[in-house]
Amino acid sequence: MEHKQEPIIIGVTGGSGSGKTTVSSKILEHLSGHSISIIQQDSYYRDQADMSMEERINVNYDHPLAFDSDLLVEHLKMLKSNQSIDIPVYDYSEFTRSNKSVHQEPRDVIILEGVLILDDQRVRDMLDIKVYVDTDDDIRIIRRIQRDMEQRGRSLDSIITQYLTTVKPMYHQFIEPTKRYADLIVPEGGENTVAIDLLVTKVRDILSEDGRDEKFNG
Ligand SMILES: Nc1ncnc2c1ncn2[C@@H]1O[C@H](COP(=O)(O)OP(=O)(O)O)[C@@H](O)[C@H]1O
Ligand SMILES: Nc1ccn([C@@H]2O[C@H](COP(=O)(O)O)[C@@H](O)[C@H]2O)c(=O)n1
Repeated sequence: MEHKQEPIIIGVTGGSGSGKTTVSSKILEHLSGHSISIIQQDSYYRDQADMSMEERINVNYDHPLAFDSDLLVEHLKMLKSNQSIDIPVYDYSEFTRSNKSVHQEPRDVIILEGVLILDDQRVRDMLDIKVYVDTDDDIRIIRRIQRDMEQRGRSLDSIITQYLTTVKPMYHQFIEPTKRYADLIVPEGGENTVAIDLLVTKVRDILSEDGRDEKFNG
């Protein structure tokens, strides 16, 4: 009987606006044709449907407790044992989970992307390759202002207040210290073609050693 191998799980972390999504998308692009998907830690923000909007707005979204890490761990375990999962869909404008979910079939390669994925040892221990995208604070806040105003319907005042009260202090307390767990630190994010090529080559090598290099049609 065919024994299905565990997926390779790549963790991509770094501060908000560092380029995690861009790096993850570039890896996915280079490995298209293989069985690969991206999962975002943001999908695992806690359900806050029972809270008022004012309470939701005031939550510290950069603290490890903002995430339903138990659910993320359970889902990673399921993917590792080649079971499909239903990923919650997070609604930034409502500051809570929507009532939708996205079905995810098992894959040979999973990219897990998010600000705090290296903070939880249970998650860390399930990652085969750990990547930290390292981008200066000033660049990250500029990108965040642009993104949050254009895509998340936030005002400049609210972005600045949130940055000074939670995003920046939590980055220094919880996110930046996880850099020490990384196998690879990537300056310049998605523009760092050497780092992306190294990563893609490593993943291709593992897939090839396992005999999983055939093209994916699903
Ligand atoms: N190297 C880069 N140069 C210029 N803009 C970039 C670069 N990397 C990312 N961006 C832009 O910055 C914003 C945040 O990048 P993103 O990859 O979404 O970061 P993160 O997922 O870490 O929050 C996006 O609008 C993206 O297009
Ligand atoms: N309701 C929410 C939930 C999260 N955030 C912020 O998102 C950031 C993480 O996403 P990135 O793509 O920027 O890495 C995190 O810093 C939270 O502050 C939010 O603003 N509102």
